[in-house]
Amino acid sequence: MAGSSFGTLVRLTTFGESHGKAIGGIIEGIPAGFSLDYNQIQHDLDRRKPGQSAIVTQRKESDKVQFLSGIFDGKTTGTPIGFTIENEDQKSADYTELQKAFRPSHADFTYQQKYGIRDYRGGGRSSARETACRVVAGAIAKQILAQKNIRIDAFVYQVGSLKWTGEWKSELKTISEANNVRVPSEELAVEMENLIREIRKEGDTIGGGIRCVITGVPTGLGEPVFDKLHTELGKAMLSINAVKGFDFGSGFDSISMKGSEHNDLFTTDGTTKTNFSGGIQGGISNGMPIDFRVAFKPVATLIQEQDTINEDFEAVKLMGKGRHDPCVVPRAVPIVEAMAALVILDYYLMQKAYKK
Ligand SMILES: Cc1cc2nc3c(=O)[nH]c(=O)nc-3n(C[C@H](O)[C@H](O)[C@H](O)COP(=O)(O)O)c2cc1C
Repeated sequence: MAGSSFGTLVRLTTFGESHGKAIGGIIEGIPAGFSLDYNQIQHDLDRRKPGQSAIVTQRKESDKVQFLSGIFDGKTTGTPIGFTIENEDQKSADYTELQKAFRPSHADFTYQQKYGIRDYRGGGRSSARETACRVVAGAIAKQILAQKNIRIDAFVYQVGSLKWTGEWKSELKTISEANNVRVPSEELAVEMENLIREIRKEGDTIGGGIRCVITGVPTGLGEPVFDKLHTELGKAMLSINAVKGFDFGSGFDSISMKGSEHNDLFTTDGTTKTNFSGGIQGGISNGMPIDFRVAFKPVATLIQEQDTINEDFEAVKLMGKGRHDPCVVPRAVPIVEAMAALVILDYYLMQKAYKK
């Protein structure tokens, strides 16, 4: 099992390594006849790409996608959509020390144990460069969902201990997308950016949180037992590099609540007065906004000397090199949206189990 595919009806397979010739993917199951807006796809790639601001990795990639199949006269044909994105700015020499030594908390050790060989340049297949392919597929899914009035908004709500606790409204997206951090508060954007800059100066990294709100989802999406809607969303989110946690609705906060506080009481139009369920009950969408959070760890590559081991399990020192993200959440926002879009489109196409 190569483990490179995701989804049921809408299926994404990706290939490529950080410092190989190109990355790319094949998207299957996209219905025929949808007109695609290429600028929108590039816009999402630009939101993810390295070098976009002073607080992300300074690798310079234009991330231009080239479609090879599945689109004719600007419309999807229902056949597999193949695409590639070239790798343009490789600095393989930055990674020579990683041929033998393992970065603590990266994937170097586990890949070596599993395969006995690894492309150590920039993390190879374990690099988050692969997520550009998810953004391409997700941007297509998002466009199809937008035509069904389903909207997906992700934003940063936490960096280190700095936290945004406001009430989300889609109009806040103009604020979150106008600052380098992608947080819906101009004041917090400055504080968070300063914190990330300080952390970078120390050669260190810091964790962060992303919240995602999906509106316009009809009732009835999701399978009742194993393939619950939140199960698949959780899998999608936990498959993103550096993700350490997923919760939806009240999530882990529900532990300290009473049922009388937590129950979402119905109104007579079938909506609920509160949304502690996060838009999903019994694994099936209830028509309220789907609302979840994703926790990202402080990434592993530090520009500091660390104790580690080499392939012979000898203790060695390793000094991190290369261009790295001091905090991944600003770049991960479009990745979260992309993975959410793929799941929702997949379940949308499976739809309700009865026709009204
Ligand atoms: C957008 C994004 C950018 C990332 N950039 C880096 C980076 O510059 N350096 C690094 O060590 N890890 C980075 N990571 C995380 C690694 O890809 C990830 O930690 C590694 O593959 C090991 O997987 P795990 O952390 O999920 O266990 C990034 C992750 C994301 C989502």
